[in-house]
Amino acid sequence: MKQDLKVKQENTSQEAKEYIPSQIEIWKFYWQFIKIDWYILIGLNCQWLVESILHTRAPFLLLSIKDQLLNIDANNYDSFFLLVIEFIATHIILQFFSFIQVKVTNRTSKMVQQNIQKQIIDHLFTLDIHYFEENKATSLHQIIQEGSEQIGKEIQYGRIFQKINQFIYFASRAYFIYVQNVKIFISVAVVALICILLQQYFTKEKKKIEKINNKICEFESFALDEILNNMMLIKTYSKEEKEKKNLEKIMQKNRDSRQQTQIYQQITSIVQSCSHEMMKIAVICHAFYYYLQHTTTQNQGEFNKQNNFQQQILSRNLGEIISNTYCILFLIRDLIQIANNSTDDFYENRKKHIGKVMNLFTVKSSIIQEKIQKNQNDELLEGEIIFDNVCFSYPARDNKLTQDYKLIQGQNIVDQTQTSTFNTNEETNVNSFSIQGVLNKLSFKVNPGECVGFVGASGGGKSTIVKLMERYYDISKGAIIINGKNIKDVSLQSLRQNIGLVHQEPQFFDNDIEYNVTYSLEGNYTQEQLNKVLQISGVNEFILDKNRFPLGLKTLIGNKGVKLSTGQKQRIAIARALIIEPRILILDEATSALDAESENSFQKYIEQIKSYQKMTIIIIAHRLSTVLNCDKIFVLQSGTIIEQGTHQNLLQKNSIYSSLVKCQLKQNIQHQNLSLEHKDSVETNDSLLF
Ligand SMILES: Nc1ncnc2c1ncn2[C@@H]1O[C@H](COP(=O)(O)OP(=O)(O)OP(=O)(O)O)[C@@H](O)[C@H]1O
Repeated sequence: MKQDLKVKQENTSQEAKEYIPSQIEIWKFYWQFIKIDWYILIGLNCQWLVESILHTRAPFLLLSIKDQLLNIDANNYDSFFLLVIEFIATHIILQFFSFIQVKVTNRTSKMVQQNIQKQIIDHLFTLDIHYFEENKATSLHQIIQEGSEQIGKEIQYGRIFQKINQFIYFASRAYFIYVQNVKIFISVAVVALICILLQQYFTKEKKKIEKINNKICEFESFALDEILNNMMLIKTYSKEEKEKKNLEKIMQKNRDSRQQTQIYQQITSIVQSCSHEMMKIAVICHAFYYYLQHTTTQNQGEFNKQNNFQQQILSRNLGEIISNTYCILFLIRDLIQIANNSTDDFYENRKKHIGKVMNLFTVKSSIIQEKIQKNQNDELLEGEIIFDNVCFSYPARDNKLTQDYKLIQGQNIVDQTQTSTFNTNEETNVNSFSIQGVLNKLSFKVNPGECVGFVGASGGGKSTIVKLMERYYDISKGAIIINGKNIKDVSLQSLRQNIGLVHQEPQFFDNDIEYNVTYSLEGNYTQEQLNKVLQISGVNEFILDKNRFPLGLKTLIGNKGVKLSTGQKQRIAIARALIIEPRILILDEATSALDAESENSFQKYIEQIKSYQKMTIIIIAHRLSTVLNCDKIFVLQSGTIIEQGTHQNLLQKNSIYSSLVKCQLKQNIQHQNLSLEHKDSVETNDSLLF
């Protein structure tokens, strides 16, 4: 295991470093992105500043009081009382400040955290859909939770000012000891320096192990995420044991690495506590030395004024010197950190979390909307669609975690970086590469009110067309024109509000059917409107079944609509798309389960949808029977249209489409156990396609 860890350690050192922003970068980021309540911040820092000045003065004040007390007479009563009053006032103010600090920081800490969380979430909503496709929900969740908490704390405790105040405090204590006795100061400082260097060494070692530990923790949450999301798949293939073993392997590594970290942690804490004690011993040794010297000189009859003075000081202030010695330790630690330009462990961890949030804020939507005027937002589209020489490639991300995870599982991995051309995308801070031309000079036209179908082999780019129409991505060349306008000149809201999109695997909220159908209208709909779409989409057919849906529309559908069949889900998704009265309706494999349920009724169904209102309908389907009656059918291959026309026209051409039809027919025949004689009747008997 040790060897394993060593290998991993080497791997880690080769990896790109985790982003740890500098303090200046953090402050720049706050200034640009985070709305901070500067009044609270300035108020708190002023308070800290006053507090540290008072703390600095306090030991000297006490010393003056002691001195006065030893030499008190009628002449200095007034100044003695003034000093006492100042001393009491200082401590009352300090107590009051600490009370206020606890109250204010606790209250505002939560407020700041919530405010930052809101800003992170607001930013997430501005990002493109593919960002969410590429990032795991759990890691985003972690950024929101931990990131906001750490930024909240960082802002709340005003790190820089707090550090300055701390520095003043430690320096004042060190100066206090220096004034009392230079030799004690030097010996304590030497002990502190040795201890700090030892501590630094062990902390460095601990950090190395912690780095590996963090990586393994990441794998652990990655693995858990994968397992929880694919539980059905794992159970289907009875791979519970395999996954358990994988997880156990990662957990074991995690445990080992944690143990190592703990050992280093223990050593550093031992060194730390020893250093306190050693410094105290140094002070006591000095005191003893002066005491001995004083007695010797007295015995010799030579009164040494200097030593007597030091002995007096020591006897009066020994307690305070001892209690303040550890300040020298912190002072030296801070000085070393400043010299090394490093931070303490705890703060580095905080910076990592802040760095993740900063990275998130550098990710910007690639959908540029600058040109759009406000008055164009309400413009309605008519439903004419033109794709003019459209070229497009997907930007893909670096899957470093997946590759490392495969390594830890002991699988062979192909280095994707070698098969693709990498370039550093400064804007998103990730390495990205482009998959070669998904759509290549794609051109087609759909007239308003037409119903068109897209067919073709898997991976031909059918769904990509839909994503581009919705502007989930922007095209690299050419233009997409809807109703005479380039979609880049139409607001996203207006564009998406006029397109009803039904995916093959629609998403649902864990709520009731009515909420999911009327989601986009936020309660602004009439019962009549709702009933109409429920009837057209066929939702009525199943919700009226009181045995299975006793609460009708108010029936809860469960997590991701788990309580519904695929066909039922598709019907609800169609109702949801229709209720916004779109100018364009896109059914992306959205009726596959529906077809199967009600075989020949599909065309009737489309007519029903058309009767709802005039709209352009785009049907993407593998099942050719679905597009049979379309006004136009486009056959797509490798991102270009290779054939277009009506079903009959295309069959007559006797090319790709007709071979697709024949192929599907053959499958259907095999599936239905029909005799091969039926094969020749393709052109006359279209019903076989169903
Ligand atoms: N998010 C993505 N990132 C990278 N590549 C993608 C992404 N989505 C699709 N692709 C690639 O783009 C190509 C076209 O995919 P698309 O989903 O448009 O095909 P399709 O014709 O709809 O396929 P199917 O009929 O199987 O649904 C495929 O080669 C696919 O690998």
